[in-house]
Amino acid sequence: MDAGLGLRPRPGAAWTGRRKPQGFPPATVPAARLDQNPARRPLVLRSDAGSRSTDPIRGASLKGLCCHKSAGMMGSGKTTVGKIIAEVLGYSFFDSDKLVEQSVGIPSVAEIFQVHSEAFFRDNESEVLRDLSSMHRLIVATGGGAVIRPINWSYMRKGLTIWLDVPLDALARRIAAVGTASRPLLHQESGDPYAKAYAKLTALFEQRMDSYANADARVSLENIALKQGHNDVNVLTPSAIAIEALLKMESFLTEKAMVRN
Ligand SMILES: Nc1ncnc2c1ncn2[C@@H]1O[C@H](COP(=O)(O)OP(=O)(O)OP(=O)(O)O)[C@@H](O)[C@H]1O
Ligand SMILES: O=C(O)C1=C[C@@H](O)[C@@H](O)[C@H](O)C1
Ligand SMILES: [Mg+2]
Repeated sequence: MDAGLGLRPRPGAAWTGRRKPQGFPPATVPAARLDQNPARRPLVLRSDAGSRSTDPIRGASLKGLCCHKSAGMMGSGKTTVGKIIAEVLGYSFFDSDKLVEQSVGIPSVAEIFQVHSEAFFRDNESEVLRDLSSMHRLIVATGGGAVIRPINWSYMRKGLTIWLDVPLDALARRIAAVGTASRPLLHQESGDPYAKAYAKLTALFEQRMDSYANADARVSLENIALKQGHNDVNVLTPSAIAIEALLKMESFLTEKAMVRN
């Protein structure tokens, strides 16, 4: 990691990759798009015990963070939460699914799967991740299946990786609320959107859980709910999840620094 990087306002990430798809890098997240939850306000974070923790914007402990990749199942909130983290840190945000769409010139992942194949999509996803891996000060929401290719880990490891761990029931509810059409791996069978999303997500998670567990830090929605004194992961706001992710990033970097010293 680049130890010289601080958390000053975003100067914009520089493109150093081989290819430059149209519109890349995309516009960064519009300012002030955080949700209205009060959790957005406390940039001076406090632990459960109420003791003061490091301010993620000005705090020294996150210095050295160059980029962060959020991994997790489809619908886990990588894009939603990733944008918030980028805004808080003043980093650029990239969504690898969007970059593949731009680079292939096809407007949706579902269409890429249909016109070409999953393998074609995965090859392009790896290229995008490789290109992003040479950039600094950015947050990347990876595609949900990026973890399955070992080569992608060599790119993702250039930064800090976070696994957004969301119970399958909550994932299936979120996806059912918007339909499965945009998620080709969940759209193959007929039936009610919740049932087919839940069944397929269960099978995918079985195959992938060991890969997700390779992440540097795990953000468990069940644990956040417990910290808040309940067990309903469905009421957790993206901001609350982003704050937990920032705390996990901070802990990871602090532990790493302690090991080094
Ligand atoms: N904390 C949350 N509570 C409720 N709904 C959420 C939360 N976070 C995200 N969502 C919703 O869940 C859906 C999936 O979120 P998002 O697109 O961010 O997931 P993703 O991990 O990027 O998925 P994919 O891998 O398919 O790209 C969206 O409709 C989003 O609005
Ligand atoms: O989990 C997956 O395999 C996928 C997740 C999405 O982000 C897209 O990358 C695509 O729909 C495949
Ligand atoms: Mg996404």
